[in-house]
Amino acid sequence: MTEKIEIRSVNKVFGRGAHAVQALQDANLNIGDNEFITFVGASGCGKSTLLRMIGGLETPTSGQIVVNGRPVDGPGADRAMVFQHYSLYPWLNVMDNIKFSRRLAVNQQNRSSADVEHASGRADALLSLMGLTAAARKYPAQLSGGMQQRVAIARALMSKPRILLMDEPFGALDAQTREVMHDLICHVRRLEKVTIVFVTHDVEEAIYLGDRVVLMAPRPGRIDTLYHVPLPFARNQDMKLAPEFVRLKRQILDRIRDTAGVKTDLEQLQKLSGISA
Ligand SMILES: Nc1ncnc2c1ncn2[C@@H]1O[C@H](COP(=O)(O)OP(=O)(O)OP(=O)(O)O)[C@@H](O)[C@H]1O
Repeated sequence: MTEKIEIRSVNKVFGRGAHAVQALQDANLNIGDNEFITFVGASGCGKSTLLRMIGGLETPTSGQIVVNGRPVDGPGADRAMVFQHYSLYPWLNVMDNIKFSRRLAVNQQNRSSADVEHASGRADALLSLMGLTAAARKYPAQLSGGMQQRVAIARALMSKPRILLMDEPFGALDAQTREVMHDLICHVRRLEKVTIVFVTHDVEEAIYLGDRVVLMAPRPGRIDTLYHVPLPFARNQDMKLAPEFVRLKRQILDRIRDTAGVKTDLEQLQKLSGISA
């Protein structure tokens, strides 16, 4: 496996003294080129912090993140981020939203607008890839959540990043739309040959999408267990019913419960009402 991202003894502490929070403790992980890796874990275990550090939006307190052999010292065009909230520009139509980052780069670098025109071919290809061709002239307010997230993904892919960092990108979508998005993102990964680092709360989503699932644990935030997903490269929805899928899901859910260090809501309720869990 060629290493794309190397996370080396990374620690992250927010705040100081009595208010210090160890968001991440001694994280070590290698992510391969074109790998789809998913992160799950209880709330507050440092998933977003680690993703933001790979993206260069946060700096490790100690340790190092290396991408393609170069230490990360800030955001870069080789890494694009997609968040749960689409943050599209409401005054721009779909096509212009997708081309916006390229337009900005042209302005900043003082180059000619021919660059923007050159980008149109890429924008058209991405519209088609994301099933957005018919919606090219629509505005974000006219689109469903799923469609808006497709636009956000197309916009992230515009600069041909080699790494896509996704922080609960489908967290706000309904179950059916999520399934469609899962198959779409697998297709994007195959066509664009992009490495994907994906944070989610949803264990089923993590297994369905991932080549490997990284389970993180809280207080302090840390990498707990790595699971290889025993499914073929090309996924389909029926695989969610396969015994190996169900077994892995159970295993991961149990481990999340153990590492979270709190009883489940049901257990709490049973305790409160005097029934033993
Ligand atoms: N900017 C910040 N300032 C202070 N503390 C922070 C900051 N960002 C994150 N934290 C803390 O760091 C810890 C890890 O947060 P992080 O958001 O990375 O966890 P997470 O696993 O993504 O959580 P969730 O699943 O709830 O989104 C938490 O205790 C959080 O409160």
